[in-house]
Amino acid sequence: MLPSFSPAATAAATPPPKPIPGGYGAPVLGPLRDRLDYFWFQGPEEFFRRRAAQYRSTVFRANIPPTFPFFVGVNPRVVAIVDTAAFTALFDPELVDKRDCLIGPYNPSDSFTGGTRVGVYLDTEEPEHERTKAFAMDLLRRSSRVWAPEFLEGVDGMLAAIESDLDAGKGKEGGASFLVPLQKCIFRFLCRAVASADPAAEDLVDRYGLFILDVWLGLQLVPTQKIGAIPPPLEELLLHSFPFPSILVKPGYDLLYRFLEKHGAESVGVGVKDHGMTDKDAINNILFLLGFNAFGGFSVFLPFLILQVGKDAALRARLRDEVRAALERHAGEVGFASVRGMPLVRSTVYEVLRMNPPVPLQFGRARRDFVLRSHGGEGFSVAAGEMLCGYQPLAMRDPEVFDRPEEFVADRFVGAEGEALLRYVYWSNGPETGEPAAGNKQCAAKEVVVVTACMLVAELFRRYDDFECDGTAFTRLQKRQPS
Ligand code: HEM
Repeated sequence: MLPSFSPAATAAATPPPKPIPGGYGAPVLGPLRDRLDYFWFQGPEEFFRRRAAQYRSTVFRANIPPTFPFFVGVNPRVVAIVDTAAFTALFDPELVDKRDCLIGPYNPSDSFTGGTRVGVYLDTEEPEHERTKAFAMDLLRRSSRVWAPEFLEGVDGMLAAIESDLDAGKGKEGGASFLVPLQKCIFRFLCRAVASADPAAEDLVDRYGLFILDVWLGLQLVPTQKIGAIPPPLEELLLHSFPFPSILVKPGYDLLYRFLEKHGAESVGVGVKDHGMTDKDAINNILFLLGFNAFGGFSVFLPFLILQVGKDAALRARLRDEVRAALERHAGEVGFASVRGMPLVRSTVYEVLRMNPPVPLQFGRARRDFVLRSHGGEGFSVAAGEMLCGYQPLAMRDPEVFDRPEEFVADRFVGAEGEALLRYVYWSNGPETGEPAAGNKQCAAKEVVVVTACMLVAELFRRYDDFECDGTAFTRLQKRQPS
């Protein structure tokens, strides 16, 4: 089903705009109630679902945490968006200002990034945005020659570690956890491919680098995330009530900074010589790209992919057949070229990104008054300065666009009709049919993220006839038998 919809903002189209339903409640109490609903009583998905149902609208007002008491100057009021049509406003640089709102109204201090306001926090109207985006895209272009071999070498190490854990009976019925081996793989391959710096050159970085990044990410993100590892009252008190200081992770950040300065000199030089950056800004931008965008993104996304494939035996059989047939045409080699001939693998990857968008929330501040258009031309008046907050997990299950929206349909994006749906897949902060550019805020690595995920699936089926997962552990890896 492919309805046509107007862009999120149209000049003088169709019905007159309506006021946005919902509200912010009384000062202090309203934000506090929404915060408790979001983290404790409902959880993020239910929080958006209930309000959309209550107001019978996919655009509504709500408060987004963190708030009260120690997030001084953080305005929690947002216009929430949970449909694919209105969501497109967030991708339009003429409508929204993306300055300092990567994770919402709360903006972690730039002391987490060595004092540099890195590219992802910059708006397209800031000249530095063009510079840092071009730098990121340049690094990606340069890495394309080594990306696939480095990734596959990392996967090889990861699977060897998991196989040996399984053989040793570690975890017994629980199987062998893939979380740490996967993060090791991601960390090493990204350092080598993106920053041309090999962690093996520094023992401390090689051993602890990924854990430093986990802590660094955690301290920035925890105030905005539901964790669920400790009782909710404690979580509210200890994790969601105040920003964490960067000093807690400064020694680790400095270690990674010095590592890049010394071993990633080639990539730093690209920033300095070709893009006119200072050494410091180039290094802080590489660290953010590598640690937040890439390491953070893959650490969330690839487990979802493994889990989804690992729990569906019928899908695995179809994927294995497709992978093996495509590899036969490419001398058995997994790489950028061979995964191009695997439409079901690619569609499965897109479907995982649709069902579990790794970055669930997108934010942008209205540059001017405009009419936000939803499906059927329904319009809402947005005032300059208001914060838009798109919740992807619901927008990506928009029944106006996707048949059986709540179901995982692995071949949803196969064939001409399936591919036409890609313009509604927004995981990269833009439609899957869009192109990242200096003038927009779409993920610089949009294409290579999908290809990397396809390579992971292909490599699993190149090596194994079958495998199974339980939670975040492999419980069975059945080695390929000669056919
Ligand atoms: C699964 C992995 C990834 C996911 C889910 C992801 C997702 C995203 C999203 C949602 C944004 C937009 C954030 C916003 O402004 O609201 C973004 C921006 C960006 N991503 Fe990715 N990303 C991933 C991997 C990568 C990798 C591997 C790189 C590069 C090595 C990268 C580089 C960037 C850059 C440079 C931006 C900023 C774009 C700009 O400021 O215009 N990302 N990414």
